[in-house]
Amino acid sequence: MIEFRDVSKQFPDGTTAVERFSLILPAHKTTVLVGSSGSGKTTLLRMINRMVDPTTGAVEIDGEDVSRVDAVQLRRRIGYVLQNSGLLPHRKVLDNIATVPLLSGTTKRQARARALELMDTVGLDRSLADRYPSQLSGGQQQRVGVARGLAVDPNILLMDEPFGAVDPIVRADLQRELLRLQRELGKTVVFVTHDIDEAFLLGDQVVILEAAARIAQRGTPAEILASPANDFVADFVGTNRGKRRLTLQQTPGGPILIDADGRPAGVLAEPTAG
Ligand SMILES: Nc1ncnc2c1ncn2[C@@H]1O[C@H](COP(=O)(O)OP(=O)(O)OP(=O)(O)O)[C@@H](O)[C@H]1O
Repeated sequence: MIEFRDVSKQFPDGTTAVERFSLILPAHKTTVLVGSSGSGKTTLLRMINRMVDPTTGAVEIDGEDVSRVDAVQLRRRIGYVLQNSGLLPHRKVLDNIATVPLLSGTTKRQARARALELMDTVGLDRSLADRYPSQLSGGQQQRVGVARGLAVDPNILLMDEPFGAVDPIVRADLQRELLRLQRELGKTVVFVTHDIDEAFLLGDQVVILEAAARIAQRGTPAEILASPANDFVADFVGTNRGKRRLTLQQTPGGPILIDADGRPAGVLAEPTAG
């Protein structure tokens, strides 16, 4: 479990990126932080692995204040996946995936064997192992990014707009893969996006943020869709604009809400604890 306790962040130039933010992110679930540009999503994410330290308040992982943990050690045990995959351009796919385990002392042989397994896990053909990132499609690069995030077998996976830079069809593919992966792996995932459809599709818990990371609403996709807390949320999820005439469709994974354009608008899940 990750907990934000009354966290604020003011940058040296005076920008207040986060103001008195408190939230519990349950273990083995996906929490999606969604909000418009500049609402503080990335800042929140980076406070979990200490790439940003709060000005006041604390972030705890399983009850331990992360400020008391060595930042490098912490980052090596938390997976981090970025929009542009953040791959090292002069290293082959396999070596990109194996980078962090190697830094953490795993033998080269073990790290490479594990990297190949991870390629299977994220749906990448092993024949791509010796390519360089520039020789892959955008979607393949993102899969390498996800494999790399999983390479240290982290309990926590931070994902910052990981599918933001790929076209809608590839994006839908990657989203489906992440849902499958998450069913298998059960990581504690923190996912940042500005796309409410993506948030509803992937999130067990969805947190809609206004400026300075003020929580407009927090709940399951079904809870938020059923009763938006205010006009801001209603606008954000599109219920105000008649954009979403929702219908329920049964799928093998459970019922899914489908909007007027046939896009998945949410899943019906058990309410989250806390
Ligand atoms: N290092 C920094 N110094 C000063 N201000 C910063 C710094 N990093 C972020 N900010 C500001 O803090 C606010 C929140 O930024 P953040 O990147 O967390 O937002 P975001 O919701 O992730 O936005 P986006 O969706 O555009 O990535 C913004 O106003 C941003 O300009």
